[in-house]
Amino acid sequence: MILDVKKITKKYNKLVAVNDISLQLEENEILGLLGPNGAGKSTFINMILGLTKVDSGTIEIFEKKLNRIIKKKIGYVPQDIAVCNELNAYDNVMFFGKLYGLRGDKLKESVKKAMEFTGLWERRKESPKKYSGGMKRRLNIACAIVHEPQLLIMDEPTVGVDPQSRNNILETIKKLNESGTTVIYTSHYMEEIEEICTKVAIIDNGELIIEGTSDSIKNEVLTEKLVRLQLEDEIEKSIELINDIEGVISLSISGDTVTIKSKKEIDNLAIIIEKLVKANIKIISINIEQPTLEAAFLSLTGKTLRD
Ligand SMILES: Nc1ncnc2c1ncn2[C@@H]1O[C@H](COP(=O)(O)OP(=O)(O)OP(=O)(O)O)[C@@H](O)[C@H]1O
Repeated sequence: MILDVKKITKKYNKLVAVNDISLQLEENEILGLLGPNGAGKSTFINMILGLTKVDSGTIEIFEKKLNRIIKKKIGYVPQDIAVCNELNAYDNVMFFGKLYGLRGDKLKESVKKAMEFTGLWERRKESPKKYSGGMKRRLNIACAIVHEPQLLIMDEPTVGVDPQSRNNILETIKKLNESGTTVIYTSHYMEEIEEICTKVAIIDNGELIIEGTSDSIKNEVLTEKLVRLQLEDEIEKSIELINDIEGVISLSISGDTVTIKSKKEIDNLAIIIEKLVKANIKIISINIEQPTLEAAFLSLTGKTLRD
């Protein structure tokens, strides 16, 4: 077990930023903490890191309370970029390596590895002042991984970055995970979380609403499925035909397209198509909407992530 959080709570005066959250994390997972602005994600990870005091509850990392030895096994990428503009990029990573006790050849090798990992080695001699926002974020990550932490905690590492840097950051996380690093990662970008996380925890208003794999959350929460049929004509007639088919919950029309909402567990698409074909109604296209974490979040909280 890498992380064992039991019933932690944090209040700022009357505001409950984190409310009674328990969460476990096994080795080699990528945990995505997903929630809208102000949900309590940063407060949660700051408590794990010992940066914010816990009001109640307990946290164990590597089966121990946080101490100096444990801290050396953790890497932290803060939400706000924390690099020094007076040093070039290479010296920034060097500085962090030294802070973690690396010296000599080991330090040089580790700095090179971290900068290659984040795609910055070729531009190591430049000042971070000359870097794009995305490159600064990657430098922030290089500083956090130079000591090869077993647990890497990242607070919204892809906020405001260009697509190229975002892909690089996601690839870096995947590669680190493949080489044995456990990762905790906060975001409100649903697609990223779906793409890279082995485990997802949805937080809203300081509470852990649901946790599991992306698929298990979608399966558990979403009880409906949507199919869109684009028809050549006879839309009204198609509604009459489909309305009574088993599993159909509701139908709506937009232009030449009928949207059919059905119960997830009932397989009725073949029957719908058969009925339309028999009635000589031509189907131009069929679109089956894939369930998303965004839809699961909406169903759980009644709001979108960007609300
Ligand atoms: N130091 C503080 N003092 C008072 N209130 C705080 C403090 N830090 C956070 N909060 C409040 O606690 C709540 C949770 O904030 P937190 O930063 O943990 O959310 P978040 O999910 O990380 O949001 P974001 O995605 O915007 O970073 C918010 O209402 C925030 O205003």
